Amino acid sequence: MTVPSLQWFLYGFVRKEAVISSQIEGTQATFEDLITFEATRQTDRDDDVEEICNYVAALEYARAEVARPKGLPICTRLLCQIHKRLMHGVRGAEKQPGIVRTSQNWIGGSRPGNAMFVPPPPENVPEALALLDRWVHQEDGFPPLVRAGLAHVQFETIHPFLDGNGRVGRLLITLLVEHWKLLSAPLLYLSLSFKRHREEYYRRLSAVRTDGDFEGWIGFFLDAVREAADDAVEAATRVFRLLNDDRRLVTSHKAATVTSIRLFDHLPENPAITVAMAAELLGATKPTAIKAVQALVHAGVLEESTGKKRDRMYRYHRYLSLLAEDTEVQKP
Ligand SMILES: Nc1ncnc2c1ncn2[C@@H]1O[C@H](COP(=O)(O)OP(=O)(O)OP(=O)(O)O)[C@@H](O)[C@H]1O
Repeated sequence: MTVPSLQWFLYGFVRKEAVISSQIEGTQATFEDLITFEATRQTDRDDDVEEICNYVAALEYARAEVARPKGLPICTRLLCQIHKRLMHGVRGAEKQPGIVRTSQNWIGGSRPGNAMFVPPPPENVPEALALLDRWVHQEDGFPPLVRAGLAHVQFETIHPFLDGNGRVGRLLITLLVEHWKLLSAPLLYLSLSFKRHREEYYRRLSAVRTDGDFEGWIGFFLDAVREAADDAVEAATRVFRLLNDDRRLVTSHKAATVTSIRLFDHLPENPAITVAMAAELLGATKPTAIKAVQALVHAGVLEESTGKKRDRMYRYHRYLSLLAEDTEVQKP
């Protein structure tokens, strides 16, 4: 039996979270778009895919920073660095990447007068963030999960950036859950639950401010955590079963070679590959890589997806369909 690697799950879960968190506010790119772009650096949805790649990069940066002995702790400066990476490039350029806002923003509506929520004026934001920083690093007797929920609602209420506050605030939950040692890796993807219950998500955030309904928000947040935890266990079980079954298929196939089995073991983190990528992953020549890819095609694991003679791309389609569940874009 194959020993499951944490990296396999991290690969899929982090990307799934990135796709769904970005979709909450309307990014149209899908899991497939992201994987295709990562393999080929080509996409016809430039801005949307870039946003999702930025999310993955921002999370990786922040985790590394928090883990580094001299790195930034979870604080406003780190959140600004996360924001800078999230807004990198195309769409975010005019949204003051990495900078706490100096003008008024609002949510919903076309102006503050008809908005659903008008966050605090810019002159109050630095102090509100400093208080949040201090609160994160002091004990208050609440369980860490409740504290993660409180941090999120407080961050969303401050709404310190011109855009991207939803994504930064959801990344903050992921970082706190790891920082407070509830999980050893970001394996809890709350965005799916927030996406499924988006209206209630927004309503509960609002009710904290309008009615002081912290209990209602925390109840909703903890239900989302339970839903996400159940989803994660089920998804991990299915991913593991599939990889295990397919590895057996590959090793017992008549076309199997040691190299093709080694290539299979790279697929969980490289589910869409070209021959050039396979050669690099294997540290082998192109003919050897072609043979390994062909063996996986014959075993029914990889499928050529371009129909082209050159620059062909091969996908581990069963695995990709599993990871892509719930990441479809809902048509308006
Ligand atoms: N009524 C509300 N009160 C406080 N926060 C809210 C409210 N409604 C929504 N939010 C939060 O604001 C986020 C949207 O803010 P913003 O557009 O700055 O972030 P974003 O990251 O660009 O959106 P995002 O969620 O757009 O991808 C929502 O995702 C949610 O977290």
